[in-house]
Amino acid sequence: MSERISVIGTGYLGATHAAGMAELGHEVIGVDVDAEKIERLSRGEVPFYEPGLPELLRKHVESGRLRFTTDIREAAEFADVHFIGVGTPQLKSGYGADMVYVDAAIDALAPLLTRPSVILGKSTVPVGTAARLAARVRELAPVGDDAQLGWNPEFLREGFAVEDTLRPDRLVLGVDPVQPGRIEEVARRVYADALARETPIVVTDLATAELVKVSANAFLATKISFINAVAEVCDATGADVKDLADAIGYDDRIGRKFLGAGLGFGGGCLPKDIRAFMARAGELGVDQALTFLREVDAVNLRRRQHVVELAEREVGGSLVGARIAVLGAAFKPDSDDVRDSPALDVAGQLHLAGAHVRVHDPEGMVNAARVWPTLDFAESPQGAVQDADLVILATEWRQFRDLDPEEVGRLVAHRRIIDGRNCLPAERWIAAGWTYRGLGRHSG
Ligand SMILES: NC(=O)c1ccc[n+]([C@@H]2O[C@H](COP(=O)([O-])OP(=O)(O)OC[C@H]3O[C@@H](n4cnc5c(N)ncnc54)[C@H](O)[C@@H]3O)[C@@H](O)[C@H]2O)c1
Ligand SMILES: O=c1ccn([C@@H]2O[C@H](COP(=O)(O)OP(=O)(O)O[C@H]3O[C@H](CO)[C@@H](O)[C@H](O)[C@H]3O)[C@@H](O)[C@H]2O)c(=O)[nH]1
Repeated sequence: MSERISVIGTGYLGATHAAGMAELGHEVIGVDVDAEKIERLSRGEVPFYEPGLPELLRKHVESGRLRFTTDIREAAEFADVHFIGVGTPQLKSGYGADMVYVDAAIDALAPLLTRPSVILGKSTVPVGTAARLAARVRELAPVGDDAQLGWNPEFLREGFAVEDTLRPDRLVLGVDPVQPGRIEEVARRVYADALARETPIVVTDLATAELVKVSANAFLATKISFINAVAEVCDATGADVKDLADAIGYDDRIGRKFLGAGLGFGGGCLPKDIRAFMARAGELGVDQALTFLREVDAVNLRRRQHVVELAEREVGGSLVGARIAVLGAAFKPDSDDVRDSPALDVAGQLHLAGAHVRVHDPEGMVNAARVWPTLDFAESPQGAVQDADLVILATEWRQFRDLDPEEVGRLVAHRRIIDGRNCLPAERWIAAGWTYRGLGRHSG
């Protein structure tokens, strides 16, 4: 059955969710305060890089099943189900999440709700937010208790966002057990397609739903920092972290995923979510419960520093004047997102230390140049490595993994490479005369 849906906030999450909901057969309106973004989306253009999304969005904009507006009144008039997907970035003044966008979205929408409506929060928020917002909605909405709010956290990964939206591996729905209202019934209709495929759904209270999201990200971050901490020990002993990760990963209880040692995690989610989780635990008086996340964060940031120091050693002790090619600016492949990107951070630190840094990223250069306008950007990997004293692979795009060490070798001044993602076939590079440095790996 087709529902009338609005998605408020049309960034990485919201634009994908809006197109995904249209693909599932619903009538969708996307709302954002960014007029330029809305103009592009209305033309069927995706304002960021996400594989598969342009085709999906265009198809549904053209069919008329998906449209976009800056006017939230249109959304309130049109839709009965409203998803909230606005940003919750780290506060400038601390570790907590900045809730101004979520609060503004609710304060704009709720007073316009004149008929029974369900609001489903998708943004990642500190535990306790949903209960506060549910009360606020009841207070502001002309329909009062018939405007109901639940929390439906999102688990999509950038680069796989379409697939994760259309075929999630689980659904989580938080409802107020005292006033459950129609939320579950409406959510089950919206997600009928996934539920028909027996996708697991966990229906729980609001606080648990909020905590599921940050716990999942904290667990993933911890897994990455665990293997990176072990990589530090590998470096000190000559052991190989990749073989080690394979070996422990064969144990089903551990699993090989997210044991990729390297430059560590970045992006618009994992770093800020673990910090916001710690900040919230502090507010709740249980800060000790999550002090280990401080270490997770510290191990992660050390990776970037380690690569800068390794680069310094590789070029003979001083970065001043060294020509360094950084392959990668996005925080991960198949994304143009440079938020808290380890690759861009390393490039920026090398630049500040006096190196001549040239960066190439297949999709992330426009965003990267906004953050670091003084960096030098090349239009191709070949352009970036020309005459380089050192090459650093910082984001494991396929284009970089497939580079031919012989061909690249003819362009550089010195055949030295740091594989910041442990993703290159080391033997081939070593056989082609390169000094190869992995992170926590046997080095050539
Ligand atoms: N990016 C992801 O992969 C992902 C995955 C799961 C969860 N999340 C969570 O989803 C939320 C959004 O993340 P994102 O990466 O899409 O952020 P984003 O910055 O790409 O998008 C947020 C959008 O909200 C808009 N906005 C801000 N205030 C608004 C308002 N009052 N009304 C309407 N629109 C408004 C902004 O203009 C922007 O377009 C965050 O809480 C994030 O933690 C993100
Ligand atoms: O073994 C690994 C796996 C990942 N990473 C890094 O970790 C970061 C995050 O990667 P990933 O989790 O794939 O990307 P996101 O798109 O940020 O997705 C995470 O954050 C989203 C927003 O909350 C959640 O919805 C997703 O479930 C969660 O995986 C990236 O910098 C990766 O390079 C590693 O260093 N080693």
